[in-house]
Amino acid sequence: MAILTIAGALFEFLCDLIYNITTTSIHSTVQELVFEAVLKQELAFFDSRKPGELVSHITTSTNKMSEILSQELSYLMWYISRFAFLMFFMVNQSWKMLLLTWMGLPICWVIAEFTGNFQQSISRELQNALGEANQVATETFSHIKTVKSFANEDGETEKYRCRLDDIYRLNKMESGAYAFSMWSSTLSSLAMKVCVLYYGGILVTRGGISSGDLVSFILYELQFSSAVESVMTSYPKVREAIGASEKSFEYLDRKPNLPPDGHLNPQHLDGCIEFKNVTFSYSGKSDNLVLKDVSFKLKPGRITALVGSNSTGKSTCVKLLERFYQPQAGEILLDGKPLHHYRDQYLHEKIAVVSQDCVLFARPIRENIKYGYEDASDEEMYAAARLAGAHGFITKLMNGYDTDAGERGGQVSGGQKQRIAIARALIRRPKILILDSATSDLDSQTEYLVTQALFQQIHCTVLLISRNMSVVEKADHIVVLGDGTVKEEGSHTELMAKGSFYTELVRTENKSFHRQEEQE
Ligand SMILES: Nc1ncnc2c1ncn2[C@@H]1O[C@H](COP(=O)(O)OP(=O)(O)OP(=O)(O)O)[C@@H](O)[C@H]1O
Repeated sequence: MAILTIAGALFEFLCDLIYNITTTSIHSTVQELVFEAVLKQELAFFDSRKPGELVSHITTSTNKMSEILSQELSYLMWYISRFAFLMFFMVNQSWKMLLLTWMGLPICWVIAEFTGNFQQSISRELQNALGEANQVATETFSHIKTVKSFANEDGETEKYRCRLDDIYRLNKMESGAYAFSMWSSTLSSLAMKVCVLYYGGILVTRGGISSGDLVSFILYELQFSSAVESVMTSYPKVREAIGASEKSFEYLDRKPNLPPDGHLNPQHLDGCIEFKNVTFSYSGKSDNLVLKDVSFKLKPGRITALVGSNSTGKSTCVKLLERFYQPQAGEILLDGKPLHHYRDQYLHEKIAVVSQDCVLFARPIRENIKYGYEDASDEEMYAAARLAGAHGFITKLMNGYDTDAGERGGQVSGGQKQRIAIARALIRRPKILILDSATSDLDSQTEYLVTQALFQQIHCTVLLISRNMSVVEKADHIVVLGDGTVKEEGSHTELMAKGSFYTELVRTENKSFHRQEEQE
């Protein structure tokens, strides 16, 4: 007994250690795989899901799953192996009474399956509710300035409280289901014991078995019913873990709706881009087209401006160029070859985009400029910053390039943020530079200096989207978009001579606010 006790304790320690290490490692691996799987999805996937919900599904759901599995799965495995051993001893005592014991099992199974199903569906709903609550909190904190300036703290708290009420309601249902499963498992194991005692008593009176056999069987039966009770409690919990993990596995199994990565990785790239009869809609349906049969060309080393009024699809062209979405018809060619034939990594190395709502990370400015290009030297960083007109103000900051940009670049002004973002694009020495309203937050003097420096000193294909017509007129070629189609194209002088869409655009953009008011 002493040897068995020591050996048992030692094995239990080893088992617990190995089991816990294994479940912890499974937890981190699953979390990493889900994160990676989500990151690989196409942009349209993120359009229809909220960041707070995604974070909740990656963290809370996988935590819940491993928390339950690390306890309950081990119990389940432990009690199932106990079943097998007990069964062996019980059949030796009395196969008739074992049969009776077995007859009660389907009822226990039905109850466990019923509560398990219920727990699984509640758990699924609970994870969705947690995701929504998380989304409200994430959105509120990331837009805290807007919340405060509209004094809407109470509104956001109310919204969060509503989500918490949903969680509370679901938790109550889950607790009810758990209490029911506990009650039913205790009741069914009690009923099983009573039946066996009753039938065992009859067998002893008729001389079918000895009273000693009955006592031994009852002792096994007690252990057996406690194992049934534990399985009935653990099984619904395991189903709850399955419910919690459904979203994670949905993401893991989801194949990104992207064409397979291309193979082209040429040493030399001219940077000639051609939109050839491109038709596109975000919904994928033909009745909601953003671009209709759009064709234009960006000549290598030249500046092409894309202009048009609001919502004419300028930024959509940029998103298609970045391969965030796929056109429904037509194709985009880079140096004469379809864009999707190029390796994705290669494309993003060669094409740099600076957009109006550029985002900086809460890291030092140095790391922001070298983002995705960490091997760049400080000299390269200074050169890029000078070209973007950022070096001057960065060196005047208290910690220079080591100054933290703040959450979403909140510790620098809008114009400074844009110049840092331009430097981040230039440090990669792109072959194609896309400036999508990238200088909109700069004052006219700085905008003039930055664009002048950019146009004179960088020798790559530039796609310029700007509302400032005095910047646009410096472009070599101008494409005018209207209602998702190309209305006209040419140089500034040619288009002005035509006196059509472009002239009208220049006139409206240049018309001052006051003059407009006067005319009205
Ligand atoms: N992710 C998206 N999902 C669905 N529709 C979108 C999405 N992004 C843009 N759109 C729609 O596509 C149309 C064109 O938008 P886009 O941003 O390309 O216009 P734009 O010419 O760049 O406008 P602006 O000059 O105002 O920036 C708009 O009607 C817009 O509502």
